[in-house]
Amino acid sequence: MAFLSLRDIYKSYYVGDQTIPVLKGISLDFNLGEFVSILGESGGGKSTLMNIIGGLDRNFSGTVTVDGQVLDHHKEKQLDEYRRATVGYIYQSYNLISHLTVLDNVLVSLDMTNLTREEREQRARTLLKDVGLADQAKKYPSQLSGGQKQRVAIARALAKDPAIIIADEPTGALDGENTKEVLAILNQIAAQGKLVIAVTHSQEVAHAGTRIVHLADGKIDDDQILRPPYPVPGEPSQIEARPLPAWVSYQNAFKHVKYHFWQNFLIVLGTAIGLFAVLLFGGLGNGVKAYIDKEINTFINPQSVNVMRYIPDDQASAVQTNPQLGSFSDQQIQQLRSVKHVKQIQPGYQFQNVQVDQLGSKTINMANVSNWSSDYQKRIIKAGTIPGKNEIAVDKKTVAKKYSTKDWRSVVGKQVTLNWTSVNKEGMPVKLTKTVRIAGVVDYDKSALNLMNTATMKAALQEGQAMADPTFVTIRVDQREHVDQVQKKIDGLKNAKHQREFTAVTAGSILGEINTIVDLATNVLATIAGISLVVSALMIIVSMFMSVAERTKEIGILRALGESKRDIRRLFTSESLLLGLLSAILATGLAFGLGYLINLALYQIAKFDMIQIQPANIGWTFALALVISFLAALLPARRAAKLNPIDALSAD
Ligand SMILES: Nc1ncnc2c1ncn2[C@@H]1O[C@H](COP(=O)(O)OP(=O)(O)OP(=O)(O)O)[C@@H](O)[C@H]1O
Repeated sequence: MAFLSLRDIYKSYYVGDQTIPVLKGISLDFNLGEFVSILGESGGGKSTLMNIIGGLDRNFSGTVTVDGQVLDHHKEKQLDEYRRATVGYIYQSYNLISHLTVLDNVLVSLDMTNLTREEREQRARTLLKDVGLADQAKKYPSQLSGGQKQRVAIARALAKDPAIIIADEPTGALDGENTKEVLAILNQIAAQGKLVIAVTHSQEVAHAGTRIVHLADGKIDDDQILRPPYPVPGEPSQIEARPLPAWVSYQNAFKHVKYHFWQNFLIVLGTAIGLFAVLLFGGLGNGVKAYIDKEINTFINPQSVNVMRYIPDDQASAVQTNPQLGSFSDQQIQQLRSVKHVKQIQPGYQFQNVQVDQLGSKTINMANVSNWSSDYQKRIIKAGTIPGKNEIAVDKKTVAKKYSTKDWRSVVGKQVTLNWTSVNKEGMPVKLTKTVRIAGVVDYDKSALNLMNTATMKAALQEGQAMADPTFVTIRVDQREHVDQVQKKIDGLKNAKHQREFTAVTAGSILGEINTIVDLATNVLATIAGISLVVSALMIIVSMFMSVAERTKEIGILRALGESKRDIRRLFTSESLLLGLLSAILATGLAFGLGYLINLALYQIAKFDMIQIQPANIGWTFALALVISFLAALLPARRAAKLNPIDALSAD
């Protein structure tokens, strides 16, 4: 039984509503060891017949039987496998892949075999040596002569040791010398027990083989045996075909990106700018939030809660005549003390417009004096100590430096008399006076601040018959996590008449509000960055579509070599993902670089790193880049995979 047999092959092309019959009932048998030339007039259907034999064409009627098995040309997978394992192609126009080296062009085919990596490379080098190209392995196709290119194509066709070699006008583009060499190689191949089928117009080629089949008007009109076929060695091929492993697609994608470096660099740069903006704005959001957090926590202990009396809007003016509405009774302080998680409670006092006597010759005025509380961090005391009984810590700028610009520390230890006005329980003004010792100097950075011992302030009010109930209290909560809970609890406390009593304010509540604004601003910026990301995505889509258009021929070659639709899809998807990945890396580098410079510049002003890019930002950027590039590749990759391999091969 013949190795390859064709029975009743009919094939027509359809252009518009016109049917063009090309093959009109072809039945042929071929055997291993034959070198068959197919002759016939131009347009007679020779290439069409080769595409059917080679497993590229699926739209015909009739049967093709290979090695006793009928080839089901309706099953794409079976045809992929057939091309991969059994057929090697040699074309008139060589059809090498331009961005791969000579060695890689041969390896493309070998990657679909069960050989090990070393064996594949070894075999590729041996094949190149056999066709006289041992020293050209690192060159690209554009650096070779026509004859050399055809020999690379022969090496590639032989790589998988296929049983059938199809050569479509293999010497059509070669001069006399190269033609002779290629014919000698084809004869050698047949002599190794392969079936060589060559399409040709040349009598020289035809007579180099063992048999000539002539095609006319879609039928065989002559079948001439010139010589007996070569004897077939008994040993079957040791090389087995396998589907293309995914990593080869990734590697090929990388090689293509590398070969067209500058073109791809521009795409990567364009995409990276969008990602970079997202990353930088995200980092800025983090930085600003951290800065505000730090600024607020410098002055206010995050574990403290400030409580004031709750005064409904309609009673705001009543506080003037009845100051007790805005102050805390002992009972109310007790009520607050009993709230769960409250660790410490400190009443708050404030004297306003305090006149300082006996401090040098100048008249010094303090805008306000507050009581020292756990609210303040110890580090605001720049000289001396925290004020104790009958002591005060004075503001550095508005008091100590007025006393002595240079030697402001010498104010510590001085005795001063304070004079101010307060109100009694009826809201009437009372003049007050108190002599105290200056225990320390306060530098609060943002505003003037004089601090006095709480008990001393209360005593001063009581001595002068003024109202001595505190107007606010500061609560220290046991743990930071309980601050919100305590705040809510206090806000919900009611008096006997079921009226709300207190309003609690925490550093967290101030922070929360500011952070909401910062978040909003960050989101607005991120939206702007998002728009540039859309542009980036479009850029990848357009470049992938262009890539598919540019590489149509390559797609045809890869399909002819046995790559499946899925392999082609994977090639383009992995290339797009690679571009996405490189964009994310570049964007991260740019964001860190520019972020560093911005931080350097802003550090002079804010003493803080305003751009804080965190691992989560980077994680999101990479995820975004990969999702975008994957989505961008979907359509172009699908289109590439759907291309008819015959049309793709005939692309210019
Ligand atoms: N995709 C197609 N759509 C329509 N007609 C086609 C298509 N491909 C080939 N044909 C037509 O089918 C006929 C046979 O083409 P084919 O390429 O098989 O001929 P050939 O014998 O190989 O020609 P040549 O020797 O010039 O290469 C031609 O008339 C051609 O115009």
